[in-house]
Amino acid sequence: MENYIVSARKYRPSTFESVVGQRALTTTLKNAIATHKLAHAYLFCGPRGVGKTTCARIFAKTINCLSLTADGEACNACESCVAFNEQRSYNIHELDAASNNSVDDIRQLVEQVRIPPQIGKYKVYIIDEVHMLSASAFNAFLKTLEEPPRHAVFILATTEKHKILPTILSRCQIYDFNRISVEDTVEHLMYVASKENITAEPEALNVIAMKADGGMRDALSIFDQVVSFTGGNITYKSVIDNLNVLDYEYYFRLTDYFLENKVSEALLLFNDVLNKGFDGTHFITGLSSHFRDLLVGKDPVTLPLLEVGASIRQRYQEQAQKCPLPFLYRAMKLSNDCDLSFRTSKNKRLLVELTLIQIAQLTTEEDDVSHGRRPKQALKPVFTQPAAAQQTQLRLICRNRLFNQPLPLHLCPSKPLHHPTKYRQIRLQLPDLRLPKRGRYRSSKCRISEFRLRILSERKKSRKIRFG
Ligand SMILES: Nc1ncnc2c1ncn2[C@@H]1O[C@H](COP(=O)(O)OP(=O)(O)OP(=O)(O)O)[C@@H](O)[C@H]1O
Ligand SMILES: [Zn+2]
Repeated sequence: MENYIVSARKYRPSTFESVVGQRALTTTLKNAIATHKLAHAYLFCGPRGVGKTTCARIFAKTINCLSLTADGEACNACESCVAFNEQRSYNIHELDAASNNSVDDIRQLVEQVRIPPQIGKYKVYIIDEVHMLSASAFNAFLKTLEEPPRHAVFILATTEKHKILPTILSRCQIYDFNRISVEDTVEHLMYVASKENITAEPEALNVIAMKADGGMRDALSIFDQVVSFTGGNITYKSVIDNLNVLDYEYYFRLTDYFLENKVSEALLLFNDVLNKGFDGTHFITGLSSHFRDLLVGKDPVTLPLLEVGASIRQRYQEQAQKCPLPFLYRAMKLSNDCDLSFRTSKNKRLLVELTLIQIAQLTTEEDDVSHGRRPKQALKPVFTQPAAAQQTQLRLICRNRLFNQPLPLHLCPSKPLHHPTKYRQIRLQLPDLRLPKRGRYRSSKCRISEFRLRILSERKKSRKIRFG
């Protein structure tokens, strides 16, 4: 049987040209080689799996190539290039600093550095994860880094630039590698798929690219995983199932519910998501991103920030047209707040449900705001459900006060509470909530904010709650 090689290794780029998404950087490196302006030390920084080691290897090969091509690439045909490609060149040394981080390891390397190459011009030392070197190893290395022999080039690579000592930084030319965009990743996956005779829906590759979050190695590993799951035909559905990703469809539907003020449907949808085995934080993080994507999809200027495939982009644009801007801002804020307080919340499900209720109510508030009025008759319930459901919701909201969430706008009138009708309304809607006597408020002209200070916990009736 033919040996199986993972795609990340099989499709490692072998020329600067074929490196995806790092064009500015590879051009600079190529120019430096063509004009013979080589530095002694380079620092490649950036996220995992975006091509640092790959570029270091291409660089090593190119500076040793015996006949560069017209556009400054290694020829991949000369003796030196072939040796590199077959991984038997003596001019490249890779040290993984994560596992060889002692002074002795570095001393060994420093010893080696003095010996000139037997064939070719340069010896290249690639030190991966250089931030893992111990402090004494760093010091042992410093002298060599400052005045290396003419034939030596160091390429240090790291994912954590901030951990590199300033003394090292100042001796290196620094190259910052980008996360690779979803679009570029999808294109590369397309290329790999076509080479492997695999058919793949663009939307499916899009989900893989999003999941990889800018790392090409991750994207290729996920791709391999999906291929072994599906055989040779990658569909959107199969990727969603295999990667346990929440379908976009949920968020589009949910947003439609919000726009139509359908609270119950939104809560049922959330229940459905939980039943499918997704957790609340997953769901709410996705919801914040959905609102963010709607926001950037609304304006042609920000549209390039929407990293999705063409058909889903179209759906974002359509839905964005239906969403008023203030709604999107506030929905983003509410869902993000929920995301932030999720970890510490005692009742996570309730927290998400409340957020959904609040977002669904935003559209009604928007109507008031858009008419340039402050929400009038703020205590008038905005719910469209029967009375019992309204009460439960109001109670949910008041209970939420215990977790320091702001009351929704329609429950915070700016008029004094002594207004008899409003007082009666609160009484009616929340009969078992302990309210202060009305008279006291009438005389002191107490405002609703003071009243809120006195809402008592339903469970611990004697405990006073303080807000802000
Ligand atoms: N820019 C890219 N273009 C094409 N393929 C890439 C790119 N970046 C990474 N890859 C793929 O991912 C694999 C790993 O990349 P590489 O080892 O260069 O990443 P790295 O940035 O050095 O990551 P790490 O910091 O984890 O060592 C490569 O073999 C290649 O298949
Ligand atoms: Zn060559």
